[in-house]
Amino acid sequence: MKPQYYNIVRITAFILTIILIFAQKHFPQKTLDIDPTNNVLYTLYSDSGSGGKSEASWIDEKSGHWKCHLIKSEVYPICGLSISFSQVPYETIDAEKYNAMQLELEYKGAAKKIRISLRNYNALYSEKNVIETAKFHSVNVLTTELTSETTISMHEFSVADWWKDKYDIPRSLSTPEFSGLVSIGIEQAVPEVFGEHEYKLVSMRFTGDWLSAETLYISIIIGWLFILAFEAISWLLRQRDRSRENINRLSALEVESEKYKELSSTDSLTGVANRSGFSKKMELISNDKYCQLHCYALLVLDLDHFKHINDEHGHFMGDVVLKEFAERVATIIRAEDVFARWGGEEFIILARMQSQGSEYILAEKIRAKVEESNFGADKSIVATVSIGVAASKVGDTFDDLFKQADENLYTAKRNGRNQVVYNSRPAKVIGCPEGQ
Ligand SMILES: Nc1nc2c(ncn2[C@@H]2O[C@H](COP(=O)(O)OP(=O)(O)OP(=O)(O)O)[C@@H](O)[C@H]2O)c(=O)[nH]1
Repeated sequence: MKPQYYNIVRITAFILTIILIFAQKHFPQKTLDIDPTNNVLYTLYSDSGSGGKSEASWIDEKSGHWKCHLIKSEVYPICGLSISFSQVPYETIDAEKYNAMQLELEYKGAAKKIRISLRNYNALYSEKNVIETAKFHSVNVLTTELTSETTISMHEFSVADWWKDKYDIPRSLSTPEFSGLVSIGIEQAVPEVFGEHEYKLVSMRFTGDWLSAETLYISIIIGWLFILAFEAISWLLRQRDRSRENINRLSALEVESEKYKELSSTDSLTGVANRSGFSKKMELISNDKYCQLHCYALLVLDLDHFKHINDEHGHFMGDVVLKEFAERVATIIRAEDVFARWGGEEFIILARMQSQGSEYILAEKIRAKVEESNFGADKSIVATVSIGVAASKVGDTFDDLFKQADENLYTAKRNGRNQVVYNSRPAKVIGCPEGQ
């Protein structure tokens, strides 16, 4: 992704974060209605089954309207409504994902408090289908609070001590639990008020957030981490690509610069070294600790009457002769010899001396090769070369050597051209390894 889009992504994510945080309270809630149309069974109960005198009866079962007549007797007085989700075997509902119960209960009577109870089945402490063994949670609601819909948080329900004592429940299983609700009870809370009590369960529903605040904040944090990680990885990849590009550019520049170096050292017409190329090779020779200048002889070569060739055959054909001449010479010299165009129709060769007089033999070979056959595509141009040779001795500089070879060249020209003039100085090869 292009870096300019990061700000758009960040601003969008920031606005989204703010909207989510403020809108969270207004998100639609998930609900579970507890009413007879929703597979729910209403059952009235009283102590009459255990020998008591209290009575529970429907005023209108369909509308959840009933009355309890609580009468004092030998047994503990009870009377109320039990809501279950099936006949035996009991089915359970998972109310863990809800965080409140909304209750609309109408009450007429003298009681001050109504108890809402939730029974939770768990095989760890409950017997299957024995509803009394299911964990008993309850909350008391003042009858004065029942004027309209009452919201009871699930946190308000606590596990009854009598139930824990009765079944010797360990602490680890004593906390509220709603994942297996098996029944809901509505009855009068203690202290009991004897007499007539009338109830109407208008509505009961569990409500919960589709997305809890906790889940929302964790999602927002994960989202931001994802965005930042994505940006960091993209940045790293971009840096890597940039450094690769720079390396490629650098090596292309190096290749280019090598090419220009080569071009600046080469004579464009003949392809052999020019003066600058010759100087570079001379440097290498000067730095060679085994074989420096005293191992070499210098040949200065000059094509004879080149002006006539130009005049007679044209400048273009003169160029052809120069090229062919350079090619012929290149076939004769050794790889370690340095061959360069010194200017115009003048060339020089710095040749490794193989033995005393080997430089003369080389010069003579070149002279003969030039004389041997004519130049040009139709071999119509006759050319010869004069060569002045100077063999170096220890202590000679290049200028000494050049001066001597140039003088010999001048002698060769003066003596009629097409010849090699070799100085009379004895050339002694000192310190040059044999055959190098
Ligand atoms: N075609 C061509 N001619 C060149 C080039 N460089 C120099 N020349 C010509 O080479 C000729 C050299 O002439 P001179 O210096 O008088 O020497 P020469 O005619 O060879 O006579 P000698 O050297 O005395 O034998 C000149 O006419 C230059 O114009 C080149 O690159 N191409």
